[in-house]
Amino acid sequence: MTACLSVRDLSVLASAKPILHPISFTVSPGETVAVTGESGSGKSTLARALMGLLPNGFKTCGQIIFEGKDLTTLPESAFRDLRGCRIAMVFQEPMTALNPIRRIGKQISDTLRLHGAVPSRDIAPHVQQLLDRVGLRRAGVSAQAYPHALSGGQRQRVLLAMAIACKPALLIADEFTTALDSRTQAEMMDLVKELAVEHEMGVLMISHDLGVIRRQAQRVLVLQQGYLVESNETEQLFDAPRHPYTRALLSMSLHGTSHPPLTRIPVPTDVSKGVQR
Ligand SMILES: Nc1ncnc2c1ncn2[C@@H]1O[C@H](COP(=O)(O)OP(=O)(O)OP(=O)(O)O)[C@@H](O)[C@H]1O
Repeated sequence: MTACLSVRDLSVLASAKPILHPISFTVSPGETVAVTGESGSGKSTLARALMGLLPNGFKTCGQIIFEGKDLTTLPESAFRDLRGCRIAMVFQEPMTALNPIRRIGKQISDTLRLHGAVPSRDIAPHVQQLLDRVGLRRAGVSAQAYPHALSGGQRQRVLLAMAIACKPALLIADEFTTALDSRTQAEMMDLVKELAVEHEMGVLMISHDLGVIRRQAQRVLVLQQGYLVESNETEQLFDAPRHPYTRALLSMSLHGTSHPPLTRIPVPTDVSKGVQR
């Protein structure tokens, strides 16, 4: 199957400091690939590079091939057309992404209008379909509701409705369910999984939570201080982790502590190209 995203030897520098060392991986349509690693390992930097949202002073090398284009060379105006439309992103904190004084139906229709996703006359029914698809209508939430009247899980569903409004080929979910209770988290994950298959959408899921990753992802990328130290099918990675850092992360997740401590695991100096799929 043709990959919807192909990252080739991507590295990121902040001024002269390497933040991400060359990393290569692909995401296929309908596939969920997880990115994990400790705080500061470069997960969000990777997500921001893919979205073209790196801070000023950051530089990328390598290629990000998406729908036949190399995003590292795309002008900002063309990136703006892709972002929120062909590549969507959902975050942990919905209130930073939602406008608190605008009804949720309006915010979803703004997204549809901005990207010209459906003809104007179809926008209102489309909003209803989206609210239905993410389970909000069933929960009695109408398009007229304001974000503050919703629970955390319901706000995440609004974000998801906005993210899938234009049927993106790639969804980047950065710690999307971290703040939710475990039942709501499981419901959201099931929904994202269903939508990925339904829309043949690749999902790049950034998470610290190995339980969530095991349940959700088909493949896992492990980052250690900006290096991709392991990339494997999820079951293989959990059953037979190859890298000491992956083993330490799994041990920490199981026992709440790491043996040996993560900081004592040497950072690879020989991984120059990242781990290929
Ligand atoms: N604006 C910046 N300028 C310089 N360095 C930065 C900047 N933003 C992040 N970094 C550095 O980049 C590295 C990776 O950070 P990043 O936020 O990508 O990690 P992360 O794995 O997403 O962490 P977390 O799980 O805490 O969000 C860290 O060493 C961080 O200090």
